[in-house]
Amino acid sequence: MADNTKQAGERVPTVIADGVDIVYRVNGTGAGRGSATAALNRILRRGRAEKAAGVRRVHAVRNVSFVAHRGEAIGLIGTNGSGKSTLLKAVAGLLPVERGRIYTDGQPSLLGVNAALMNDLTGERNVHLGGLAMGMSRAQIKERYQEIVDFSGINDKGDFITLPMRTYSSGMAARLRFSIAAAKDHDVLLVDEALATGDRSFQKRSEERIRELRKHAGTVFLVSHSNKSIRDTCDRVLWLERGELRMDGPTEEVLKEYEKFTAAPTRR
Ligand SMILES: Nc1ncnc2c1ncn2[C@@H]1O[C@H](COP(=O)(O)OP(=O)(O)OP(=O)(O)O)[C@@H](O)[C@H]1O
Repeated sequence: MADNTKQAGERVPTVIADGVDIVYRVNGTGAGRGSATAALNRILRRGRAEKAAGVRRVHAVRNVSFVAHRGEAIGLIGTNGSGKSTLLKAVAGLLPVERGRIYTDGQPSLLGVNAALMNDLTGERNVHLGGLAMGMSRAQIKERYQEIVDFSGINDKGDFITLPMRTYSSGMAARLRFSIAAAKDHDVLLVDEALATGDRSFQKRSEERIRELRKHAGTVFLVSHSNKSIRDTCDRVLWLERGELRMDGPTEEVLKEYEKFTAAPTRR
């Protein structure tokens, strides 16, 4: 009998989100906020009466389901506060889900503008530490070091790589973060607005690198407010609005609807 589950060219799932809800809890919104009694109350009443204890719930993602496959580059779009970064963090395993499940193949890496590099250490040290944190060996880092520095362009205007990160402009720091993260072939790479921070020529290089990463069989998620970046990089788009998945489909189809939505004067 034919085995229908293993056809040639079968698409391999890398991330599965199944009915995902994500809720933030914000402390200190009730009466007596910040006081020791309020804090004690929160501990004692935990779970039973969050509201009475001054805990506000922010329901950031609601019942979102999708399946991402190997080789796909998926854009996440939506107006401010629609839940894009929250969803990305949950896929990276940095936020718990309230309901539903997220399954991933391999360890997803979140590459955000806020990725933790040490401000007091030099760019050079950060390249080494960042590489180690991603699971690269010392030998691998040594081998890739020059490539990372060249890609970042940090040394184009002088020997900045041997200066502490705090002396870098925000664009330079973002470029170094992206370069470190992009040095490794990731199973699932999550990019949050990183492309928007560099200048145009760096954005071009990053887009190229994302395309390369895709070729190496990974899956890339890109959160961006630049429809152009999404068009240039992604073949599929998830559109979130108020935490709900409004559309999931080919880039052009989804962007067409999204552009109509954002152009309308009374969209909320
Ligand atoms: N740490 C937090 N605590 C409480 N609420 C939060 C927290 N982070 C985000 N939120 C809320 O969750 C919702 C979704 O935020 P999120 O940052 O995921 O949106 P976004 O689509 O990435 O927005 P933007 O395009 O502005 O970056 C918003 O209502 C926001 O206020």
